[in-house]
Amino acid sequence: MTAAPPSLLVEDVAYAYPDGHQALFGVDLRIDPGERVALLGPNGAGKTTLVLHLNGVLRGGRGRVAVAGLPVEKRTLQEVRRRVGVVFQDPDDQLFMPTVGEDVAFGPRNLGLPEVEVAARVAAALAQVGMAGVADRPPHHLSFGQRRRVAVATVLSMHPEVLVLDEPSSNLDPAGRRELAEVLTGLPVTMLMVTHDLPYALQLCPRSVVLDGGVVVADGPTRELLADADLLGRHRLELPYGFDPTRVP
Ligand SMILES: Nc1ncnc2c1ncn2[C@@H]1O[C@H](COP(=O)(O)OP(=O)(O)OP(=O)(O)O)[C@@H](O)[C@H]1O
Repeated sequence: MTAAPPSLLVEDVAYAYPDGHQALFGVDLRIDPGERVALLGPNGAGKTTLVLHLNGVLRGGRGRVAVAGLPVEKRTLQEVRRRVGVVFQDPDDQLFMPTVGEDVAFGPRNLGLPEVEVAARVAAALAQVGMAGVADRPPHHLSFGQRRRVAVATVLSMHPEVLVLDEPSSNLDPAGRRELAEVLTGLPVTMLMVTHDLPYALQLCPRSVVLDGGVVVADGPTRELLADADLLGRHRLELPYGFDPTRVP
C-alpha cells in the first residue's frame, strides 16, 4: 500500500506580480492529510500570494504546487478548485443567493451532480457547521458569525481536500469565535488558516508556518514558535498583552 500524497505540496514557488514586485522568493511547504496549519506573518509577507497559488488563481512563476498529488496547471484548474476550498475573510463575498441552501448548493450544482446528491450535500455541510435548519433563510438575516459558518459550508459541500481560511476569527464576538473554533476543530479536512490572531492559531493549529519577505522563516509546533520571543519580534508578530502560550492547556 502506498502512502497518501500530501494534501498540499509547494516546491520552490517564486512569483513576481506583473508590475515587477516580487512577492515570493522560493517557498517550500508540505502539509499532510488531516493537518491543521496556521500561516502567520506580517502584512505584505506574501500569505495571500501563496494562497492564490494553491487554487491556481496565480500561476506562471517558478516552482510547482500539487494538491493531493494533482499538479496545479491550466488543465487541472477545475478539479484543483474543488479540492482547495477558500473561505474568504468577508462571508458576504461568498454568499450571494436568495437563500442559504442555494448558496451551499451552488458549487455542487456547478459540478453537475444530481439534485438528490446536491440536497444531501447541503444538509450535511450545514450540519457540519452547526447550521442545520437555516437552509430556507436569506443569508442576510443571519448574524455575522452564522454567515461565516455558512460560508464554510459553501466550501464543505464541494468535499474539498483542503480548507483554506482567510482570517477566520476577524470581527467575531467571543461566542462566535468559540463556536467557529468548535466547528473547525471537528472537521475531517486538512486546514490552512491565514491569521494574525496568534491565540486562535494556537487553539486550532498544532503547527504553524511563518512567512516573511516572501520566504518561510519558521515552521514547527505552534506553541514552540509562539514561545520564541526573538522570532516573534523579528517578524512583527505580537501576542496579546499578558498571553503566555506555554500556559494554555
Ligand atoms: N496585485 C499586486 N500587484 C503588485 N504587488 C502586489 C499585488 N498584490 C500584492 N502585492 C505585493 O506583494 C507582497 C505580498 O502581498 P500579500 O498580499 O501576499 O501579503 P500578505 O502576507 O497576504 O499581507 P496581509 O497580511 O496584509 O494580507 C506585498 O508587498 C504586496 O504589496
